[in-house]
Amino acid sequence: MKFIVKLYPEITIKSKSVRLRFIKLLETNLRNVLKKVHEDVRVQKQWDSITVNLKHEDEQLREQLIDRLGCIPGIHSYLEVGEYSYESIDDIYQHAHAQFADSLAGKTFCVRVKRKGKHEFTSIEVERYVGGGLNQHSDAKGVSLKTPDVTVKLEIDRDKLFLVKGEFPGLGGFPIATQEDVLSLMSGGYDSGVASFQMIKKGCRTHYCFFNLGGAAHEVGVQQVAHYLWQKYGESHKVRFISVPFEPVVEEILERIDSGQMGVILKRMMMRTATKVAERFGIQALITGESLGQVSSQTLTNLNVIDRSTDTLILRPLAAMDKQDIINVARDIGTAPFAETMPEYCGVISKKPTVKAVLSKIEAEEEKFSEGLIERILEQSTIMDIREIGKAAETKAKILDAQTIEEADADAVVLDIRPPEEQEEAPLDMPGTEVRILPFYKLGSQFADLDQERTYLLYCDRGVMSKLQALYLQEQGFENVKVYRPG
Ligand SMILES: Nc1ncnc2c1ncn2[C@@H]1O[C@H](COP(=O)(O)OP(=O)(O)OP(=O)(O)O)[C@@H](O)[C@H]1O
Repeated sequence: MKFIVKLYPEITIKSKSVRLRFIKLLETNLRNVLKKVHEDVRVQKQWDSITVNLKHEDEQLREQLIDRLGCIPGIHSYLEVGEYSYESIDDIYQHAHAQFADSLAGKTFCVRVKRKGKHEFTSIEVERYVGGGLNQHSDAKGVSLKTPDVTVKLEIDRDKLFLVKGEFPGLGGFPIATQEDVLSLMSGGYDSGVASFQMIKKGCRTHYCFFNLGGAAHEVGVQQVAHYLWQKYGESHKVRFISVPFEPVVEEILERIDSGQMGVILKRMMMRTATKVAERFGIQALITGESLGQVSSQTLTNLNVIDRSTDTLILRPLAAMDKQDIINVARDIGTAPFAETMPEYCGVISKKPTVKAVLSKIEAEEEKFSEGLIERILEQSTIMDIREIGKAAETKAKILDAQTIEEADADAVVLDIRPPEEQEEAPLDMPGTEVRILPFYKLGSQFADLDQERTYLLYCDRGVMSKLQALYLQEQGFENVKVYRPG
Protein backbone atom coordinates (compact mmCIF):
# COMPACT_ATOMS: atom_id res chain seq x y z
CA MET A 1 0.00 0.00 0.00
CA LYS A 2 1.10 3.51 -0.70
CA PHE A 3 0.31 6.98 0.63
CA ILE A 4 1.31 10.38 -0.68
CA VAL A 5 1.63 12.84 2.17
CA LYS A 6 1.07 16.50 1.22
CA LEU A 7 2.89 19.22 3.13
CA TYR A 8 0.96 21.81 5.08
CA PRO A 9 0.80 24.89 2.78
CA GLU A 10 2.56 27.14 5.31
CA ILE A 11 5.65 24.99 4.81
CA THR A 12 5.57 25.40 1.04
CA ILE A 13 5.81 29.20 1.17
CA LYS A 14 9.06 29.13 3.15
CA SER A 15 12.47 29.79 1.62
CA LYS A 16 14.15 26.82 -0.07
CA SER A 17 16.55 26.08 2.79
CA VAL A 18 13.84 26.32 5.48
CA ARG A 19 11.46 24.22 3.42
CA LEU A 20 14.13 21.54 2.94
CA ARG A 21 14.79 21.46 6.68
CA PHE A 22 11.05 21.13 7.47
CA ILE A 23 10.60 18.35 4.89
CA LYS A 24 13.59 16.46 6.27
CA LEU A 25 12.20 16.69 9.79
CA LEU A 26 8.76 15.58 8.67
CA GLU A 27 10.31 12.62 6.88
CA THR A 28 12.18 11.59 10.05
CA ASN A 29 9.08 12.08 12.20
CA LEU A 30 6.99 9.93 9.87
CA ARG A 31 9.65 7.23 9.97
CA ASN A 32 9.84 7.29 13.78
CA VAL A 33 6.09 7.01 14.20
CA LEU A 34 5.23 4.64 11.38
CA LYS A 35 7.96 2.10 12.12
CA LYS A 36 5.88 1.28 15.19
CA VAL A 37 3.03 0.25 12.91
CA HIS A 38 5.36 -1.99 10.90
CA GLU A 39 9.15 -2.15 10.63
CA ASP A 40 8.95 -2.47 6.83
CA VAL A 41 7.28 0.91 6.31
CA ARG A 42 9.38 2.99 3.91
CA VAL A 43 9.27 6.80 3.94
CA GLN A 44 10.76 8.89 1.15
CA LYS A 45 10.78 12.67 0.87
CA GLN A 46 10.34 14.69 -2.33
CA TRP A 47 10.14 18.43 -2.86
CA ASP A 48 6.39 18.79 -2.37
CA SER A 49 5.31 15.55 -0.78
CA ILE A 50 6.49 12.48 1.12
CA THR A 51 5.62 8.95 0.09
CA VAL A 52 4.90 6.16 2.53
CA ASN A 53 5.13 2.58 1.29
CA LEU A 54 4.38 -0.75 2.86
CA LYS A 55 4.67 -3.90 0.80
CA HIS A 56 2.22 -5.93 2.85
CA GLU A 57 -1.45 -5.60 1.92
CA ASP A 58 -3.24 -5.94 5.23
CA GLU A 59 -6.44 -4.16 6.21
CA GLN A 60 -5.50 -3.74 9.85
CA LEU A 61 -2.11 -2.22 9.01
CA ARG A 62 -3.78 0.03 6.45
CA GLU A 63 -6.18 1.36 9.07
CA GLN A 64 -3.36 1.88 11.54
CA LEU A 65 -1.34 3.84 8.98
CA ILE A 66 -4.32 6.02 8.12
CA ASP A 67 -4.93 6.64 11.80
CA ARG A 68 -1.32 7.54 12.63
CA LEU A 69 -0.85 9.78 9.58
CA GLY A 70 -3.83 11.82 10.77
CA CYS A 71 -2.04 12.67 14.03
CA ILE A 72 1.39 13.81 12.82
CA PRO A 73 1.90 17.60 12.75
CA GLY A 74 2.94 19.25 9.47
CA ILE A 75 0.62 17.33 7.13
CA HIS A 76 -2.05 19.02 5.04
CA SER A 77 -3.65 15.83 3.70
CA TYR A 78 -2.66 12.36 2.58
CA LEU A 79 -3.76 10.29 -0.35
CA GLU A 80 -4.04 6.54 -0.48
CA VAL A 81 -2.96 5.65 -3.98
CA GLY A 82 -2.47 2.76 -6.36
CA GLU A 83 0.79 3.08 -8.34
CA TYR A 84 1.09 2.04 -12.01
CA SER A 85 3.42 2.51 -14.94
CA TYR A 86 1.93 3.53 -18.25
CA GLU A 87 2.98 3.93 -21.87
CA SER A 88 0.14 5.97 -23.31
CA ILE A 89 -2.90 8.01 -22.43
CA ASP A 90 -5.01 4.95 -23.18
CA ASP A 91 -3.04 2.93 -20.58
CA ILE A 92 -3.96 5.60 -18.06
CA TYR A 93 -7.60 5.26 -18.98
CA GLN A 94 -7.47 1.44 -18.72
CA HIS A 95 -6.02 1.61 -15.19
CA ALA A 96 -8.60 4.21 -14.17
CA HIS A 97 -11.41 2.11 -15.61
CA ALA A 98 -10.30 -1.00 -13.72
CA GLN A 99 -10.09 0.98 -10.48
CA PHE A 100 -13.13 3.26 -10.66
CA ALA A 101 -15.76 2.02 -13.16
CA ASP A 102 -17.74 -0.06 -10.64
CA SER A 103 -17.88 2.71 -8.05
CA LEU A 104 -19.46 5.15 -10.54
CA ALA A 105 -22.69 3.19 -11.11
CA GLY A 106 -25.69 5.53 -10.88
CA LYS A 107 -23.50 8.54 -9.98
CA THR A 108 -22.33 11.69 -11.64
CA PHE A 109 -18.57 12.17 -11.76
CA CYS A 110 -15.68 14.23 -13.00
CA VAL A 111 -11.99 13.49 -13.51
CA ARG A 112 -9.25 15.67 -12.06
CA VAL A 113 -5.61 15.26 -13.02
CA LYS A 114 -2.44 16.65 -11.44
CA ARG A 115 0.68 16.23 -13.49
CA LYS A 116 4.43 16.63 -12.92
CA GLY A 117 7.10 16.22 -15.62
CA LYS A 118 7.06 16.48 -19.43
CA HIS A 119 4.38 14.57 -21.31
CA GLU A 120 2.92 14.43 -24.80
CA PHE A 121 -0.48 15.29 -23.35
CA THR A 122 -1.83 18.03 -21.11
CA SER A 123 -3.71 17.41 -17.87
CA ILE A 124 -6.96 18.56 -19.48
CA GLU A 125 -6.50 16.10 -22.35
CA VAL A 126 -6.15 13.27 -19.84
CA GLU A 127 -9.25 14.45 -17.96
CA ARG A 128 -11.25 14.44 -21.20
CA TYR A 129 -9.93 11.12 -22.45
CA VAL A 130 -10.41 9.27 -19.14
CA GLY A 131 -13.73 11.00 -18.40
CA GLY A 132 -15.12 10.25 -21.86
CA GLY A 133 -14.09 6.60 -21.63
CA LEU A 134 -15.54 6.12 -18.14
CA ASN A 135 -18.76 7.81 -19.21
CA GLN A 136 -19.19 5.42 -22.15
CA HIS A 137 -17.97 2.23 -20.51
CA SER A 138 -19.53 2.30 -17.05
CA ASP A 139 -22.99 2.69 -15.54
CA ALA A 140 -22.26 6.26 -14.45
CA LYS A 141 -25.14 8.72 -14.54
CA GLY A 142 -23.03 11.21 -16.45
CA VAL A 143 -20.31 13.82 -16.11
CA SER A 144 -20.84 16.81 -13.83
CA LEU A 145 -17.95 19.22 -13.61
CA LYS A 146 -19.47 21.48 -10.97
CA THR A 147 -21.19 19.19 -8.48
CA PRO A 148 -20.11 15.61 -9.14
CA ASP A 149 -21.07 12.80 -6.75
CA VAL A 150 -17.61 11.30 -7.26
CA THR A 151 -14.33 12.95 -8.22
CA VAL A 152 -11.92 10.59 -9.91
CA LYS A 153 -8.45 11.84 -9.00
CA LEU A 154 -5.28 10.93 -10.86
CA GLU A 155 -1.72 12.11 -10.25
CA ILE A 156 0.84 11.66 -12.98
CA ASP A 157 4.43 12.03 -11.85
CA ARG A 158 6.79 11.60 -14.81
CA ASP A 159 6.44 7.92 -15.83
CA LYS A 160 4.27 6.92 -12.87
CA LEU A 161 0.51 7.03 -12.55
CA PHE A 162 -1.17 7.25 -9.17
CA LEU A 163 -4.87 6.55 -8.83
CA VAL A 164 -6.28 8.16 -5.70
CA LYS A 165 -8.34 5.65 -3.72
CA GLY A 166 -8.88 7.85 -0.69
CA GLU A 167 -8.03 11.31 0.61
CA PHE A 168 -7.72 12.15 4.31
CA PRO A 169 -7.24 15.47 6.11
CA GLY A 170 -3.98 15.92 8.04
CA LEU A 171 -3.50 17.67 11.35
CA GLY A 172 -1.88 20.81 9.87
CA GLY A 173 0.78 22.72 11.78
CA PHE A 174 4.56 22.27 11.57
CA PRO A 175 6.64 19.11 11.95
CA ILE A 176 7.79 18.54 15.53
CA ALA A 177 11.25 19.97 16.30
CA THR A 178 11.03 22.66 13.62
CA GLN A 179 10.42 24.94 16.62
CA GLU A 180 12.26 24.90 19.93
CA ASP A 181 11.26 22.88 23.02
CA VAL A 182 8.60 24.12 25.43
CA LEU A 183 7.55 23.15 28.94
CA SER A 184 3.81 22.77 29.38
CA LEU A 185 2.38 23.30 32.86
CA MET A 186 -0.02 20.44 33.01
CA SER A 187 -2.82 20.23 35.54
CA GLY A 188 -4.92 17.64 33.73
CA GLY A 189 -7.99 19.81 33.08
CA TYR A 190 -9.39 20.76 29.68
CA ASP A 191 -7.20 23.81 29.28
CA SER A 192 -3.68 22.57 29.83
CA GLY A 193 -4.33 19.51 27.66
CA VAL A 194 -5.55 21.65 24.76
CA ALA A 195 -2.72 24.18 25.25
CA SER A 196 -0.15 21.35 25.10
CA PHE A 197 -1.76 19.96 21.97
CA GLN A 198 -1.59 23.37 20.25
CA MET A 199 2.13 23.57 20.90
CA ILE A 200 2.80 20.02 19.70
CA LYS A 201 0.86 20.84 16.55
CA LYS A 202 2.87 24.02 16.10
CA GLY A 203 6.04 21.93 15.94
CA CYS A 204 7.38 22.15 19.50
CA ARG A 205 8.72 19.21 21.42
CA THR A 206 6.43 19.63 24.40
CA HIS A 207 7.65 18.50 27.83
CA TYR A 208 5.34 18.36 30.82
CA CYS A 209 5.69 19.90 34.25
CA PHE A 210 3.21 18.90 36.89
CA PHE A 211 2.81 20.38 40.37
CA ASN A 212 1.30 17.78 42.59
CA LEU A 213 -1.45 19.18 44.79
CA GLY A 214 -3.54 16.07 45.26
CA GLY A 215 -1.35 13.04 45.97
CA ALA A 216 -1.13 9.86 43.93
CA ALA A 217 -4.57 10.17 42.36
CA HIS A 218 -3.74 13.60 40.95
CA GLU A 219 -0.41 12.38 39.62
CA VAL A 220 -1.90 9.28 37.98
CA GLY A 221 -4.57 11.39 36.29
CA VAL A 222 -2.13 13.93 34.90
CA GLN A 223 0.39 11.30 33.81
CA GLN A 224 -2.35 9.61 31.85
CA VAL A 225 -3.32 12.73 29.90
CA ALA A 226 0.29 13.67 29.22
CA HIS A 227 1.13 10.16 28.08
CA TYR A 228 -1.96 10.04 25.90
CA LEU A 229 -1.15 13.35 24.20
CA TRP A 230 2.45 12.40 23.61
CA GLN A 231 1.66 8.95 22.29
CA LYS A 232 -1.06 10.19 19.99
CA TYR A 233 0.47 13.37 18.56
CA GLY A 234 4.09 13.67 19.66
CA GLU A 235 5.47 10.16 19.64
CA SER A 236 8.22 11.01 17.14
CA HIS A 237 10.24 12.66 19.91
CA LYS A 238 11.21 11.73 23.43
CA VAL A 239 9.95 14.18 26.05
CA ARG A 240 10.15 14.51 29.82
CA PHE A 241 7.47 14.45 32.46
CA ILE A 242 8.55 16.34 35.55
CA SER A 243 6.56 16.02 38.72
CA VAL A 244 7.12 18.48 41.57
CA PRO A 245 5.54 17.96 45.00
CA PHE A 246 3.73 21.23 45.57
CA GLU A 247 1.99 20.53 48.87
CA PRO A 248 4.73 22.32 50.88
CA VAL A 249 4.10 25.50 48.85
CA VAL A 250 0.34 25.23 49.31
CA GLU A 251 0.83 24.67 53.03
CA GLU A 252 2.88 27.84 53.41
CA ILE A 253 0.45 29.83 51.28
CA LEU A 254 -2.47 28.72 53.46
CA GLU A 255 -0.59 29.47 56.67
CA ARG A 256 1.15 32.71 55.81
CA ILE A 257 -0.37 34.49 52.81
CA ASP A 258 -3.24 36.95 52.74
CA SER A 259 -6.31 35.12 51.44
CA GLY A 260 -7.12 37.45 48.52
CA GLN A 261 -3.60 37.14 47.08
CA MET A 262 -3.30 33.37 47.31
CA GLY A 263 -4.32 32.45 43.76
CA VAL A 264 -1.90 34.83 42.05
CA ILE A 265 0.92 33.88 44.40
CA LEU A 266 0.36 30.16 43.80
CA LYS A 267 0.67 30.78 40.05
CA ARG A 268 3.81 32.89 40.54
CA MET A 269 5.36 30.09 42.57
CA MET A 270 4.48 27.67 39.77
CA MET A 271 6.14 29.94 37.21
CA ARG A 272 9.29 30.33 39.33
CA THR A 273 9.56 26.59 39.80
CA ALA A 274 8.84 25.86 36.14
CA THR A 275 11.48 28.41 35.17
CA LYS A 276 14.11 26.47 37.11
CA VAL A 277 13.01 23.22 35.47
CA ALA A 278 13.09 24.88 32.03
CA GLU A 279 16.56 26.34 32.65
CA ARG A 280 17.87 22.96 33.68
CA PHE A 281 16.79 21.43 30.37
CA GLY A 282 17.53 24.42 28.12
CA ILE A 283 13.85 25.02 27.42
CA GLN A 284 12.89 28.51 26.28
CA ALA A 285 9.19 28.92 27.02
CA LEU A 286 6.51 27.95 29.53
CA ILE A 287 3.03 27.06 28.32
CA THR A 288 -0.15 27.40 30.33
CA GLY A 289 -3.81 26.81 29.67
CA GLU A 290 -4.76 30.23 31.01
CA SER A 291 -7.50 32.05 29.14
CA LEU A 292 -8.44 35.67 29.61
CA GLY A 293 -11.15 36.19 32.19
CA GLN A 294 -11.83 32.50 32.73
CA VAL A 295 -11.21 32.62 36.47
CA SER A 296 -10.22 35.36 38.88
CA SER A 297 -6.48 34.80 38.53
CA GLN A 298 -6.75 35.22 34.77
CA THR A 299 -7.48 38.94 34.41
CA LEU A 300 -4.98 40.91 32.35
CA THR A 301 -3.75 42.67 35.50
CA ASN A 302 -3.19 39.38 37.28
CA LEU A 303 -1.58 37.68 34.29
CA ASN A 304 0.75 40.65 34.08
CA VAL A 305 1.71 40.26 37.73
CA ILE A 306 2.16 36.51 37.20
CA ASP A 307 4.50 37.27 34.28
CA ARG A 308 6.69 39.45 36.54
CA SER A 309 7.71 36.35 38.51
CA THR A 310 10.00 35.12 35.75
CA ASP A 311 12.18 36.29 32.86
CA THR A 312 11.22 33.25 30.89
CA LEU A 313 8.74 33.61 28.07
CA ILE A 314 5.24 32.45 29.03
CA LEU A 315 2.95 31.50 26.16
CA ARG A 316 -0.79 31.12 26.62
CA PRO A 317 -2.15 29.56 23.45
CA LEU A 318 -5.74 29.68 24.74
CA ALA A 319 -5.70 33.32 25.86
CA ALA A 320 -8.46 34.41 23.50
CA MET A 321 -10.45 31.20 23.23
CA ASP A 322 -13.94 30.63 24.63
CA LYS A 323 -14.31 27.81 27.15
CA GLN A 324 -16.78 25.94 24.95
CA ASP A 325 -14.38 26.03 22.01
CA ILE A 326 -11.63 24.70 24.26
CA ILE A 327 -13.89 21.85 25.37
CA ASN A 328 -14.76 21.11 21.74
CA VAL A 329 -11.08 20.82 20.85
CA ALA A 330 -10.54 18.59 23.90
CA ARG A 331 -13.31 16.31 22.60
CA ASP A 332 -11.78 16.22 19.11
CA ILE A 333 -8.28 15.40 20.31
CA GLY A 334 -9.45 12.88 22.89
CA THR A 335 -8.42 14.56 26.15
CA ALA A 336 -11.97 15.41 27.26
CA PRO A 337 -12.69 12.07 29.03
CA PHE A 338 -9.59 12.60 31.21
CA ALA A 339 -10.54 16.18 32.03
CA GLU A 340 -14.18 15.39 32.76
CA THR A 341 -13.31 13.22 35.70
CA MET A 342 -10.27 15.07 36.95
CA PRO A 343 -11.23 16.51 40.33
CA GLU A 344 -10.43 20.20 40.85
CA TYR A 345 -7.12 20.31 42.66
CA CYS A 346 -6.93 24.04 42.99
CA GLY A 347 -4.68 24.00 46.03
CA VAL A 348 -5.95 27.26 47.46
CA ILE A 349 -9.42 28.72 47.49
CA SER A 350 -9.85 32.32 48.51
CA LYS A 351 -13.20 33.71 49.50
CA LYS A 352 -12.47 37.00 47.74
CA PRO A 353 -9.62 36.48 45.28
CA THR A 354 -8.12 39.63 43.89
CA VAL A 355 -8.78 40.44 40.25
CA LYS A 356 -6.42 43.41 40.37
CA ALA A 357 -3.24 42.21 41.99
CA VAL A 358 -0.67 44.89 42.84
CA LEU A 359 2.89 43.76 42.26
CA SER A 360 4.40 45.53 45.29
CA LYS A 361 1.79 44.01 47.63
CA ILE A 362 2.27 40.56 46.17
CA GLU A 363 6.04 40.83 46.50
CA ALA A 364 5.67 41.91 50.13
CA GLU A 365 3.48 38.86 50.83
CA GLU A 366 6.02 36.59 49.18
CA GLU A 367 8.65 37.68 51.70
CA LYS A 368 6.80 35.40 54.12
CA PHE A 369 7.84 32.18 52.35
CA SER A 370 10.50 30.13 54.09
CA GLU A 371 13.95 30.32 52.55
CA GLY A 372 14.91 27.79 49.93
CA LEU A 373 11.34 26.49 49.54
CA ILE A 374 11.54 26.12 45.76
CA GLU A 375 14.97 24.46 45.93
CA ARG A 376 13.62 21.97 48.48
CA ILE A 377 10.64 20.91 46.40
CA LEU A 378 12.80 20.70 43.29
CA GLU A 379 15.13 18.32 45.08
CA GLN A 380 12.17 16.02 45.63
CA SER A 381 10.87 16.26 42.09
CA THR A 382 10.89 13.29 39.77
CA ILE A 383 12.01 13.50 36.17
CA MET A 384 10.75 10.83 33.88
CA ASP A 385 11.18 9.94 30.26
CA ILE A 386 7.52 9.93 29.24
CA ARG A 387 7.93 6.48 27.68
CA GLU A 388 8.71 5.20 31.16
CA ILE A 389 5.44 6.36 32.70
CA GLY A 390 3.83 2.95 32.53
CA LYS A 391 7.01 1.20 33.56
CA ALA A 392 7.57 3.44 36.57
CA ALA A 393 4.12 2.59 37.88
CA GLU A 394 4.90 -1.06 37.36
CA THR A 395 8.09 -1.04 39.41
CA LYS A 396 6.66 1.16 42.08
CA ALA A 397 3.61 -0.99 42.62
CA LYS A 398 5.24 -4.34 41.83
CA ILE A 399 2.36 -4.98 39.48
CA LEU A 400 2.48 -8.35 37.87
CA ASP A 401 1.35 -9.09 34.40
CA ALA A 402 -1.05 -11.96 34.07
CA GLN A 403 -1.53 -13.66 30.74
CA THR A 404 -4.30 -16.00 31.77
CA ILE A 405 -7.00 -15.78 34.38
CA GLU A 406 -5.88 -18.97 36.08
CA GLU A 407 -2.38 -17.57 36.40
CA ALA A 408 -3.82 -14.77 38.52
CA ASP A 409 -6.72 -16.28 40.39
CA ALA A 410 -9.51 -18.38 38.88
CA ASP A 411 -12.00 -16.17 40.69
CA ALA A 412 -10.51 -12.90 39.47
CA VAL A 413 -12.60 -10.09 38.04
CA VAL A 414 -11.43 -8.57 34.79
CA LEU A 415 -11.85 -4.79 34.83
CA ASP A 416 -12.13 -3.50 31.29
CA ILE A 417 -10.97 0.10 31.72
CA ARG A 418 -10.94 1.08 28.01
CA PRO A 419 -13.01 4.04 26.80
CA PRO A 420 -16.53 2.98 25.71
CA GLU A 421 -15.80 3.34 21.93
CA GLU A 422 -12.93 0.85 22.20
CA GLN A 423 -15.02 -1.51 24.31
CA GLU A 424 -17.81 -1.46 21.75
CA GLU A 425 -15.45 -2.00 18.85
CA ALA A 426 -13.73 -5.04 20.35
CA PRO A 427 -15.65 -6.34 23.37
CA LEU A 428 -13.82 -8.73 25.68
CA ASP A 429 -15.25 -12.17 25.10
CA MET A 430 -14.41 -14.25 28.16
CA PRO A 431 -16.98 -16.92 28.93
CA GLY A 432 -16.82 -18.09 32.54
CA THR A 433 -14.99 -14.97 33.75
CA GLU A 434 -16.56 -11.99 35.43
CA VAL A 435 -15.84 -8.94 33.28
CA ARG A 436 -16.73 -5.52 34.63
CA ILE A 437 -16.79 -2.51 32.40
CA LEU A 438 -15.41 0.52 34.16
CA PRO A 439 -13.77 3.12 31.90
CA PHE A 440 -10.53 4.42 33.40
CA TYR A 441 -11.97 7.86 33.95
CA LYS A 442 -14.72 6.51 36.17
CA LEU A 443 -12.44 4.35 38.26
CA GLY A 444 -11.46 7.20 40.58
CA SER A 445 -15.06 7.90 41.56
CA GLN A 446 -16.34 4.32 41.56
CA PHE A 447 -13.60 2.19 43.05
CA ALA A 448 -15.36 2.34 46.42
CA ASP A 449 -18.01 -0.02 45.00
CA LEU A 450 -15.40 -2.73 44.38
CA ASP A 451 -14.89 -5.52 46.90
CA GLN A 452 -11.31 -5.12 48.17
CA GLU A 453 -11.00 -8.84 48.95
CA ARG A 454 -11.15 -9.90 45.34
CA THR A 455 -8.43 -10.06 42.71
CA TYR A 456 -8.69 -7.57 39.87
CA LEU A 457 -7.12 -7.85 36.46
CA LEU A 458 -7.06 -4.50 34.72
CA TYR A 459 -7.31 -4.56 30.97
CA CYS A 460 -6.62 -1.82 28.42
CA ASP A 461 -5.37 -1.72 24.87
CA ARG A 462 -1.73 -0.78 25.29
CA GLY A 463 -1.10 -1.70 28.90
CA VAL A 464 -0.16 1.80 30.10
CA MET A 465 -3.46 3.01 31.53
CA SER A 466 -3.99 -0.32 33.24
CA LYS A 467 -0.63 -0.03 34.98
CA LEU A 468 -1.32 3.48 36.18
CA GLN A 469 -4.79 2.56 37.39
CA ALA A 470 -3.44 -0.57 39.08
CA LEU A 471 -0.99 1.62 40.95
CA TYR A 472 -3.82 3.91 41.92
CA LEU A 473 -5.99 1.04 43.19
CA GLN A 474 -3.07 -0.32 45.19
CA GLU A 475 -2.69 3.03 46.83
CA GLN A 476 -6.36 2.91 47.74
CA GLY A 477 -5.76 -0.34 49.62
CA PHE A 478 -6.44 -3.01 47.00
CA GLU A 479 -3.87 -5.73 47.46
CA ASN A 480 -4.60 -8.04 44.58
CA VAL A 481 -4.42 -5.97 41.44
CA LYS A 482 -2.71 -7.10 38.27
CA VAL A 483 -2.47 -6.02 34.69
CA TYR A 484 -4.20 -8.44 32.36
CA ARG A 485 -2.39 -9.04 29.09
CA PRO A 486 -3.85 -11.92 27.17
CA GLY A 487 -0.95 -13.86 25.63
N1 LIG B 1 -1.14 21.52 39.45
C1 LIG B 1 -0.69 22.11 38.36
N2 LIG B 1 0.40 21.62 37.72
C2 LIG B 1 0.87 22.20 36.59
N3 LIG B 1 0.30 23.27 36.02
C3 LIG B 1 -0.78 23.81 36.61
C4 LIG B 1 -1.33 23.26 37.80
N4 LIG B 1 -2.41 23.99 38.15
C5 LIG B 1 -2.53 24.95 37.19
N5 LIG B 1 -1.56 24.86 36.27
C6 LIG B 1 -1.35 25.69 35.07
O1 LIG B 1 -2.02 26.92 35.22
C7 LIG B 1 -3.08 27.04 34.25
C8 LIG B 1 -4.28 27.71 34.89
O2 LIG B 1 -4.72 26.94 35.96
P1 LIG B 1 -6.12 27.19 36.65
O3 LIG B 1 -6.26 26.18 37.70
O4 LIG B 1 -6.19 28.63 37.00
O5 LIG B 1 -7.11 27.02 35.43
P2 LIG B 1 -7.86 25.77 34.85
O6 LIG B 1 -8.79 26.37 33.88
O7 LIG B 1 -8.45 24.91 35.93
O8 LIG B 1 -6.73 24.94 34.06
P3 LIG B 1 -6.89 23.44 33.52
O9 LIG B 1 -8.20 23.34 32.78
O10 LIG B 1 -5.69 23.30 32.60
O11 LIG B 1 -6.82 22.54 34.71
C9 LIG B 1 -3.36 25.60 33.82
O12 LIG B 1 -3.95 25.55 32.54
C10 LIG B 1 -1.98 25.03 33.85
O13 LIG B 1 -1.25 25.37 32.70
